[in-house]
Amino acid sequence: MEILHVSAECYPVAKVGGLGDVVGALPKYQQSAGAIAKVVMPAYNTAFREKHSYEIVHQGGLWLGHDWYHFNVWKESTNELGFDLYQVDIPGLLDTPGVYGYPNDTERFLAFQVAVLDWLNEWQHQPDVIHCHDHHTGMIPFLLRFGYKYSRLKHIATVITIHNAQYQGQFGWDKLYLIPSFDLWKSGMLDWNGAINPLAAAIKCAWKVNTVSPNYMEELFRSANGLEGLLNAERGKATGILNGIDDKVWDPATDEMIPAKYGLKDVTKGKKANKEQLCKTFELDPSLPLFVFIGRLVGDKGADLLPEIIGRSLYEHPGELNFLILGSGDAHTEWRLQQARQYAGEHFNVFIGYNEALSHQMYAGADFLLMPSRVEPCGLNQLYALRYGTVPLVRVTGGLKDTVTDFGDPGGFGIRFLHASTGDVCHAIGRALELYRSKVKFSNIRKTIMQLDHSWDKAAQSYIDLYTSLK
Ligand SMILES: Nc1ncnc2c1ncn2[C@@H]1O[C@H](COP(=O)(O)OP(=O)(O)O[C@H]2O[C@H](CO)[C@@H](O)[C@H](O)[C@H]2O)[C@@H](O)[C@H]1O
Repeated sequence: MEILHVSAECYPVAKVGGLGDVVGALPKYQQSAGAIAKVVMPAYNTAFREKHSYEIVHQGGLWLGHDWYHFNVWKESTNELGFDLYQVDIPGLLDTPGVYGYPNDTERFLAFQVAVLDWLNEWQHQPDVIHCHDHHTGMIPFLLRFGYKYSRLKHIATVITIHNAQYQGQFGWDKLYLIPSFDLWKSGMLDWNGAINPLAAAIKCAWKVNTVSPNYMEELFRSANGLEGLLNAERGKATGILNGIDDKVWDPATDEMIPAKYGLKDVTKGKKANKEQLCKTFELDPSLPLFVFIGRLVGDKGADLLPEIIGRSLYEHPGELNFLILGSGDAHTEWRLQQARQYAGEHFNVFIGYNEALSHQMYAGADFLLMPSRVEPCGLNQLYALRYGTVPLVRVTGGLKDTVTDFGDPGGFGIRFLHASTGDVCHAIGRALELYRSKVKFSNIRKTIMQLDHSWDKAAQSYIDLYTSLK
C-alpha cells in the first residue's frame, strides 16, 4: 500500500507546531509497518532547503485566476528522513522564509494543492491513498471528486486528518475564480456558512475523516467552531486516532540537544544536571521546582492566563517555585509576559520566539509542564514531557484527557484540572508542590511516566487499518 501525505509542515523541513511533528514521524513508522509512505509539502525558503540537494521530478505551470505560475516538484536526494520527500517550488508564492501568516496564504495554499494534483495527474505512478492534513490541503478531496481535470485520479482514496478544527481556511466566494474548473452544480460541497471553507469541503468529500484523539472527536460533535452539524452529518466516516511521538527524536538517552543525557536509572541525576544548566542560562534558582510552558502564545493554549498564574502562584508560594516560558504568538500576551519579569524576575523568565533546541532542554530540565489549554486536539507537549520524566499539569480536554491521568487516582501519574482559569491552574500548582515535597512518590511517578509507551507504532497501524477499510 502506498500513501502520499500532503501537508504544509513536516519536521525537520519546516515546523510551526504539532502538525510538523506528526507529518515528520508518522510516514517513518508507516514504512516500518510495511507500507510505502511519502510526503509532499511546499518548498519554503528554509535552512533545510539550503543544506540539502534535490532532483527535479516534474515541471509544470498553473493558472491562479489570471496569474500564471511556473512550478517544480523536487525530490530530496538523500532520503535522510526515512521516506521520500517531495517539495513543490512555486517561485513568488511558496518561497517564503515562514510557513504561514502571509496576506496571500489562501492563494499560496490553493496553488500548492493545484500543483500537487497537476503533478499526480501526469505521473504514471499513483498512490493508493492521499492523506491530507488540515485545511491547507482540504481542497484536494473536493477537486479529486469534482475537478474536470482530475478525473483520472478519482479512484484514489482520500483521508483528511483534522489537527485543529479551530482553523478552517475560509475565504469569500469572490475568489471562486482561483479554483480550477469543476462541476458547478457541486458548489454546495465547498460552502459552509456562506463562504468557501476548505476544511468543511474536505469533511464532506474525503473518504474518511479523522482527528488526533478519540476524545477530541467526541468534543467536535458538540463544538467544532461551527462545523459540529457537519461532523454529525458525516459521523459515519469520522474517527479519532491518538497521535504518537517519534521516540527516536524524543529520547532523553540519546537527545543531542540536551546538555546531560539520561535514562530511567539516572533520571534524578540527569534531570538535575539539565535543570542546573537551564537555570543558569535563565538566571533561576535550580534548588526550586521548575514549571515550564512551551507553545504558541494563543488563547486556545490558555497562554493569556500565564501572567496571572505566575503572579498569583508566586504570591501564594513565595520563594517556592520558578517558571520558564518558551513561545511566541499573541503580541499582547508576549508583552504582558515580558512585563511580568519586573515583578517576578527572580523566579520567572521567558524566551519569546521559536527555539527547537531550547524546547528539548526545557522538557529535560523541568519538573512540571503546564498545559492550561482551552482546546487541545491531541497535544504532543505532554507526551514529550512524560518521556522526559516531567510531570504534566493539564486541563481535561481533547487529547489531554486521553493521555494524562491524575496522581490522586489509583495508578495515576499527572495532575488534572477542570477549567482554563487562574484559580484551577493555581490549585493544580499547589498540588504539584505537595507532590514535589513527597520525594519518594515524585521519584516513582517520574519513573512510571518515562516508561509509558506513546510511540507511533500503534497509531501508524491504526492509520493503515483505516486505509485498508477503504479498499
Ligand atoms: N516556541 C517554540 N519553540 C520550540 N518549539 C515549540 C514552540 N512552540 C511550540 N513548539 C513545539 O511545537 C509542538 C507543539 O505541538 P502541539 O501538538 O502541542 O500543538 P499544536 O497546537 O501546534 O498542534 C496541533 O496539532 C497537533 C498534532 O496533531 C495536536 O497534537 C495539537 O493538539 C494541535 O493543536 C511541540 O513539538 C512543541 O515543543
